[in-house]
Amino acid sequence: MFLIRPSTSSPLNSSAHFVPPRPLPRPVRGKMLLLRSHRLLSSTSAFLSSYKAAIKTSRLAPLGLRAMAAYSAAAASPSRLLLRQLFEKESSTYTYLLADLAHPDKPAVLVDPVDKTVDRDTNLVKELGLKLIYAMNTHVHADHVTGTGLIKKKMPGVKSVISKASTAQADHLVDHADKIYFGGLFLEVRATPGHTVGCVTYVTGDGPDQPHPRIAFTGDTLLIHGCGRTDFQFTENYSRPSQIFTLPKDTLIYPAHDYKGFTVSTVGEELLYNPRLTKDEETFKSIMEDLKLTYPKMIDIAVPANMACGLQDATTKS
Ligand SMILES: N[C@@H](CCC(=O)N[C@@H](CSS)C(=O)NCC(=O)O)C(=O)O
Repeated sequence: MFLIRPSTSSPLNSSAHFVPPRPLPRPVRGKMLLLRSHRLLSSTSAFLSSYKAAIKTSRLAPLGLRAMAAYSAAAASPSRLLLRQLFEKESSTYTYLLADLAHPDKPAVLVDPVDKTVDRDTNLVKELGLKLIYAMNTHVHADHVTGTGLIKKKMPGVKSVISKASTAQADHLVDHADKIYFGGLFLEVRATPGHTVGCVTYVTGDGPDQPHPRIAFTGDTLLIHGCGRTDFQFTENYSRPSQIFTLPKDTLIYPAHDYKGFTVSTVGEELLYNPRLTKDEETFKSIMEDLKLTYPKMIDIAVPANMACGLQDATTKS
């Protein structure tokens, strides 16, 4: 089990660290199991319940207005987790910015940043007064160059993160069940191979201080009502991804791409309506073989760059 505690000289010291994980349930062999438009903020259920109760008891608010007020209040509530879903339109990639607003440093992480939108993302980090500590990837992307290299140059102290199984380079190589802390919040690493062997899903923690419902950043493993292509590094046991499908049904699903206009789903929704991942392995394979997708335009540039995952200079020197 991989663990990192930043050294005392590390700028990350007070805000982030990896801790020894408790093992997550491994999926049964043969069943490899495995977030909202702008400004979704997770609220505590206590806040929501009390707010909804207040709205319900207001005799002045007509029904529609009551619903809208509850929605806006949730979105504007001073919750602990800050979450932004950001879109890069050329590759239809979602990047996620998360931060712990309850921590004095407001430590933040970026999941799946894209090189082309690094200025937008780092400006947002500064505008919101956050301290970016990790630039993380769910896998080695084939359709765009990760933003981790540029981010590390613009914001020294930021560390890149990717799974060990990806065989890519990064400052931190993580394993299944590792926990990645930013302030008092953390992301759990769940191995979800399928689209690539090193694909992982980052899931918000389980516990009273962690966001509820839980949130899964599924990369390309689970796209909303779809999944990542399997013609790069096909791995067995991709369908019915237990590391995602055994999460509570209200767990929010935020993927790395969307090509159809979706922004967020839930585990429950995907269990019912995902047209690929709900199938048995044989049916899944034949669906995937019939897709006949064209190769990503950027693949020859993106994969070598992403294998260095923000350590391009180190790679060139060695
Ligand atoms: N046309 C795009 C690539 C589109 C594509 O292949 N997307 C991948 C994820 S990025 S490698 C995928 O898995 N798609 C699944 C699907 O069902 O579309 C380009 O040229 O970059």
